[in-house]
Amino acid sequence: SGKGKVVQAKPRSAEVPKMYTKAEVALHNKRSDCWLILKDKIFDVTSYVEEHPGGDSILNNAGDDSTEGFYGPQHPGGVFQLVEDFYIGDLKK
Ligand code: HEM
Repeated sequence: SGKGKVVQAKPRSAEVPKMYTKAEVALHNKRSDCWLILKDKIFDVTSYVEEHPGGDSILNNAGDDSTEGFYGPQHPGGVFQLVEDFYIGDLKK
């Protein structure tokens, strides 16, 4: 009959983004621990700082919103794919 049947919810923990406040992101503002906010998503680019073809400019807004610079003309199209590797969560607003 289907009566009383338990509908198993799909586990969705992997799909739910971890949320970080701006204050939390701001703690990661240096070369050895660098998070960036790009369009309200959070990226831990620490391991990429030394690889960055644009040098230390990646640290200009470390621990803060780097959206404007990131979408500037200096970046080839491929970076928008590349940066996904560093995605760790979303900005809590
Ligand atoms: C995960 C990937 C990357 C991230 C998160 C990133 C981030 C940034 C940020 C935040 C800036 C500073 C923009 C500003 O404040 O005005 C910057 C500048 C720059 N980036 Fe990237 N970048 C990435 C990959 C790349 C790649 C692949 C290239 C080149 C092939 C590149 C070339 C540059 C150049 C030339 C600049 C300007 C340097 C300067 O003005 O001194 N970036 N990038």
